[in-house]
Amino acid sequence: MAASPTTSPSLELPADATLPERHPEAPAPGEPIPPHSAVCFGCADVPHGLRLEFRVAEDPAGGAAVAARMVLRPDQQGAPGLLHGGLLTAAFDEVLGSVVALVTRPCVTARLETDFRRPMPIGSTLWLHARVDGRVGRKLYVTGTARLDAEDGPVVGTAKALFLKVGMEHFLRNSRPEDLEALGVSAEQIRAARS
Ligand SMILES: CCCCCCCCCCCCCC(=O)SCCNC(=O)CCNC(=O)[C@H](O)C(C)(C)COP(=O)(O)OP(=O)(O)OC[C@H]1O[C@@H](n2cnc3c(N)ncnc32)[C@H](O)[C@@H]1OP(=O)(O)O
Repeated sequence: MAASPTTSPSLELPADATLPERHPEAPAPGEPIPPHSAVCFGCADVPHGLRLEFRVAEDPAGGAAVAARMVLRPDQQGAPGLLHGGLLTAAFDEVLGSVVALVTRPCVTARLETDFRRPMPIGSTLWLHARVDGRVGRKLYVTGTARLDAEDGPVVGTAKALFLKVGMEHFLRNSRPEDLEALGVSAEQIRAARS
C-alpha cells in the first residue's frame, strides 16, 4: 500500500538526531515569550491576528518546550460556531516556530502537518504545547498538541513540522524592502544581498 502523506519520512525523527538545549540567552521555563514582531499575525496584539500568548515550558528531558494560549473569536469561524481549520494550522506554525526560536534563529517552516482530532467551538480557549524533538544540522524536528479549555483538556489537534535554519540573507533577499527598511536595514544592504 502506498504511504499516506501523513506518514512522510521527512517528518520522522532521524536516528542520528540529537536533543538540542535552549540557547543560553533564551528565557527560562515559566517566563513569558514576548511577540517577535509588532505586526506578526500569530503573536502580536493586532486586531485580525491569532493573538497567541506564550511562556517557556519545562521539558522533563531538558530540551526546549513552550506553552501557549489562544481565545477563539467569532471572526475566526469556518463551520458555524467552530474554528476555521486553517487557523489551527497557523497557530501550530507560530507555536512550533516559537519553540524552535528558543534553540536557534532564524528558522523557517519547511513542512508542517496538522491532524484535526475534534471540533473547536468559538468562545473556548486553545492550550497549545510544542517541543523540539531533535536536530540534525540545519533541520529541527518539532511536535505540538492543542487541547481545549485547559492544559490537560481533550486533545483537539496535533502537529509535526520540519524547520530549517536559514541565514539573514533569506529575509534580505525575499522580504519587501519597505518592511526591511522599517527594521533599520539600509537600502544598500538590501541591494547588496540581491546583487
Ligand atoms: C534582516 C532583517 C530580517 C529579520 C527577520 C528575522 C526574524 C524572522 C523570524 C520570523 C520567522 C517566521 C517564520 C515563517 O514565517 S516561515 C514562513 C513559511 N515558510 C517559508 O516561507 C519557507 C519557504 N521555503 C524556503 O524558503 C525554502 O524551501 C527552505 C529555506 C525551507 C529550504 O530551502 P534551502 O535551499 O535552504 O534548503 P534545501 O532545499 O537545500 O533543503 C535542505 C534540506 O532540507 C530538506 N527539505 C527542504 N524542504 C523540505 C520539505 N518541505 N520537506 C522535507 N524536507 C525538506 C531537503 O530535502 C534537504 O535535506 P538534505 O538533502 O540536506 O537531507
